Amino acid sequence: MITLILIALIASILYSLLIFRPKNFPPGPPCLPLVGTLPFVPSKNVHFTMVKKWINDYGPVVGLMFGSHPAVAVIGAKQVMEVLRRDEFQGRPYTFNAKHRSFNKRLGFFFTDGPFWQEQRRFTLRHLRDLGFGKKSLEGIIVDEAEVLFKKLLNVEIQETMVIINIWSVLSDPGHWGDPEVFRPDRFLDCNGKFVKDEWTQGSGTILTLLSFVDIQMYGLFKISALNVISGVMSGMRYARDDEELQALVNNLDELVRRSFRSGKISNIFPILKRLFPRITGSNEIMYYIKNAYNFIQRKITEHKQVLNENNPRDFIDAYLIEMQKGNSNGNAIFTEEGLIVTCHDFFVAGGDTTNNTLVFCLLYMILHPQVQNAVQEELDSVVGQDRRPSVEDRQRLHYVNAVISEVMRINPVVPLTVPHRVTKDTNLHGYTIPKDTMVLINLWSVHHDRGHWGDPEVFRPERFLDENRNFVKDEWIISFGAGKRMCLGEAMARNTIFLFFTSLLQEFLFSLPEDDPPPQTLPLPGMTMAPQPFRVKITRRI
Ligand code: HEM
Repeated sequence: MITLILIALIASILYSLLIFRPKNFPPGPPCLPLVGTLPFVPSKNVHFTMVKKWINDYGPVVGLMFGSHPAVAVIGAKQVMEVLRRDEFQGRPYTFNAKHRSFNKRLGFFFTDGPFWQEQRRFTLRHLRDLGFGKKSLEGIIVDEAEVLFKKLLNVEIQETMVIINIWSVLSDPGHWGDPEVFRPDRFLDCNGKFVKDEWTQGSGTILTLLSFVDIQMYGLFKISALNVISGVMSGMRYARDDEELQALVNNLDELVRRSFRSGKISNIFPILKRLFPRITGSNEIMYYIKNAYNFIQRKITEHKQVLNENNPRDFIDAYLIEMQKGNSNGNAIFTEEGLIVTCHDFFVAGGDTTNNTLVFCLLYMILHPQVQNAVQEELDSVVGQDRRPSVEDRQRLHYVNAVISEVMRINPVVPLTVPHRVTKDTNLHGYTIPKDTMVLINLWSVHHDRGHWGDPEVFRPERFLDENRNFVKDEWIISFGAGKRMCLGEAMARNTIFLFFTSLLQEFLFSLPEDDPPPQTLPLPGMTMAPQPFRVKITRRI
């Protein structure tokens, strides 16, 4: 009898370790006991694997098992457009990490759905619109940030030009400069790439008339600017580029975005591993970065609470705090301080990296395609000229610029798999049964690289967005910001930031490859978003 009970017990444990695909589930990679299809899901650039292999092996809807959790990958334009529009595909998974990161509640945008998410989204869109999100008043913030970035670039340039001038004067001192005859702007940067003033360069004049240049590391050049624009709208605060608090936020968000995909893959499925082996899953580090960013946001909220004027909301945090007070007085606590922290965090995570990466990709393609850069500058010179900076109003007249930005966003969509979706009820797709709560990975990259639609998707060719009169023509197959109800909340802001930074930079500077540097790779770094690999660029001032 005891033997029988033991056998039954072992059999039931073994059975629970075996993982079965749900009935009529889409085909997919082999499914192993305990881990499901996980070993066959690459941690790096999985969107490529989906397009290069899975769609041929299994079709446009691929069944995956993350441990015992079903998931589907949706590849190809028809199916992608369909799931982005069908209501039951608009949920968000509530994973272990999601719960852990947001005070064990469903808060913010990335991991909420249903009435809570709808109310947050409606409120946020309304107030961001009132605060000038995507409108002219935001333009001022973006233009200021672009000017600050210019000053950083020019500061390095000016100081280096002074050294060149000093070579011809008694101030030239090999003891101080080491190699005063060499043009080496990075002598004015510290180990973090931050500009450091050198008192030995005092006293030279007329330097701005000289043509000079600087080599600079591109990875992350726009992160501070992008976060400052978001912070300006969220909290009314913008920071100096070398502000330590902001630098720390940038680093925290960067680490979070690069590490999340791998860590999430393991610890969402086996939460126990997260507790037993936090080092292997990387979950301690992830929480460390999240908490640092939360502390930053919490400090801003506390400052806002001290001077809150209910009749005069200055920014998003004020508007949210006022809504919180209303909710608390009528017993509806949907707006909470924890919710505000997670919402602001979602904005920083969603907006900083994506905007930066798109801008860096824009410059990367400019140095790989100098003739495209020339054409952009010719158009800028003829439409905007040199006497003023480009403005959002110029957008409709800058046809080639629009084509170039669209082509960069097409060839390298920085969020290639959207934020994961969840199926909110049992449903069907492409003839298969998709059970409620299945996670959905939607491959936007596959739409941007559909050979049938684009002809030569791997080729960088902005002209594909121009008609026979060289007017810009929008293409509905560009879905870098997603589509449907879950579409990016920050689209207007991101588009304006990218347009104004890109055009102002190209109006002022020529970007090229430093001598002896190999051409930069277009293959992205792994992570939740596509980031360009680090590369250097030579920046020449256009006179
Ligand atoms: C080039 C820049 C950007 C790109 C390419 C981008 C792209 C995307 C994509 C693809 C999604 C997911 C859509 C889905 O899950 O179906 C998304 C969601 C989101 N984005 Fe962006 N984004 C950018 C910038 C921004 C900015 C600047 C902000 C805010 C400051 C922002 C805020 C959000 C939020 C809050 C969501 C979640 C929306 C929801 O779940 O309801 N994004 N974005």
